[in-house]
Amino acid sequence: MKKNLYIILLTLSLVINIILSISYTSKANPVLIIISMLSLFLIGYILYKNNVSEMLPVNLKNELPPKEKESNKKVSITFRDVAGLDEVIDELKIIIDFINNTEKYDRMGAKIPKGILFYGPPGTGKTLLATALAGETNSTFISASGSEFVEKYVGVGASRIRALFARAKKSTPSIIFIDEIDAVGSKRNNDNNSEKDQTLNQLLVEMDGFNSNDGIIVIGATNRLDMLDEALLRPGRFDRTIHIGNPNVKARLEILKVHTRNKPLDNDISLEELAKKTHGMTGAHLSSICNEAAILAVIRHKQRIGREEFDEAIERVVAGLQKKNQEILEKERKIAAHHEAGHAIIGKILNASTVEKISIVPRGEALGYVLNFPKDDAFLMTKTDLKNKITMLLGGRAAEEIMFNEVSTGAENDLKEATNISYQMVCNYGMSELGNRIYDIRMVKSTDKIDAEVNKIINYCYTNAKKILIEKKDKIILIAERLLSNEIITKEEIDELMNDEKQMCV
Ligand SMILES: Nc1ncnc2c1ncn2[C@@H]1O[C@H](COP(=O)(O)OP(=O)(O)OP(=O)(O)O)[C@@H](O)[C@H]1O
Ligand SMILES: [Zn+2]
Repeated sequence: MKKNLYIILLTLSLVINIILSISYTSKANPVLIIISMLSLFLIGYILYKNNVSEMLPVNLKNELPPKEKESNKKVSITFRDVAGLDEVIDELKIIIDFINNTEKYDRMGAKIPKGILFYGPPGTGKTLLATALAGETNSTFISASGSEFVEKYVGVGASRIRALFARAKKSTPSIIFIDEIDAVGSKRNNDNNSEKDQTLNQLLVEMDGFNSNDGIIVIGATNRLDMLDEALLRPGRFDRTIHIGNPNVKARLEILKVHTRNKPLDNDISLEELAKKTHGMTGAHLSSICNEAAILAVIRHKQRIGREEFDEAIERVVAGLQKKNQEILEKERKIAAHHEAGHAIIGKILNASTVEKISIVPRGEALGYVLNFPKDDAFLMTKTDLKNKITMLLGGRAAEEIMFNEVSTGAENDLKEATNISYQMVCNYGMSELGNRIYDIRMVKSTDKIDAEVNKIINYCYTNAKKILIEKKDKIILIAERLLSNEIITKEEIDELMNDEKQMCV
């Protein structure tokens, strides 16, 4: 509250105090004394209500920083504001039911998950989703950033965590959101003494300390799941992890719809076309494109936002994003599409694994990926299984060579994995001409023979991959074209595109 008012109130109370003391000594009218005392109480009450501590310097307040304080309130954002994350939202619906009907679960002795971890690239809507979850459940939203605990509040990280949970307990149901949780939650050192480790230990203590049905849910967000201390991921802590990835073309369309909801658009604007043009961008990029376009329209005194504004806004965001020009981007997409098609076709034809999804939506360093699972939960793999697996891994590179007469760096991880499996076949499983025995690389004088066997396996598989893919060149083109337009191909579509294929044996 306004500082001036405080000064007036304090001065007033001083004046009343003086009047009171004079009244006592001069034996004045008791009514005057009572009125004066009541006014004092009133002033005290107003000061209390308006939180005097706001006038104190930050370090004197035994409270959380203003940023967290502001977010300690009910939110109006709901799932309507989150687009293109339907599968994730479906997963969260059960949590909403947990929060809204705690007794129902209590009665069955069912425990509500205490912690959920969102992981994925920046700007994909993790914070937005956590906020919407609070909005949907009418929970108090308390947010903090992991880096604040270790950078801004040196020495008091652990007590900040304690305060955070204390506040959440006071205003249940509540959602505590810790962004950049890796800043406090990365793997601990052995000495357990650093500031970060103490903060992390306190977080673990707090998470163990509340009952799962107390109406508190902790949501952590990170771009680096691999960096987190395993202790955080144990049951009873963040035992649900949900991946939030970059949006595909359909999701981008939905996000664009959300962010143009309240904006007047020219009739010739096609959001479908915009979605296609914004390959590789996140929800945060799309939201800023829509906003930039609106600002440009205002500057140009337009009644509606037009194509030029959107094109310019996209260019600005793309320019800020990467120095790559559109041509290079297009070329990379093309290579990725054919590469992934190669993996998928071989996987399907050799029945090496169940191909669930093919995608050229960038994920981390990878420009594309084929999501596949082993055929069945077999513990044992035959020599043929392993060879088929290597052939599938090499299928990406083989497709590039067939289609472009050139290979790219995109196959690095494939080659690494194929080489690993081949080494294991030779050294661990006795599956080469070196006999039914094990080789310990550290013990052998020379690895020449082993290397020669490994090369033999890889060359055999690569030749085989090329043979299959040359025969199926039309399928590579078909799948790659579909990928270039839709970015994702589902299991059903793969089956449909490959329908005339019989499984082959090698
Ligand atoms: N799926 C989405 N639907 C609608 N808007 C989105 C979506 N994803 C991101 N946005 C927009 O981008 C903004 C930033 O997203 P948000 O802060 O949630 O990303 P984040 O994943 O938490 O990023 P970071 O890892 O950088 O914290 C949101 O406020 C919203 O405007
Ligand atoms: Zn690959």
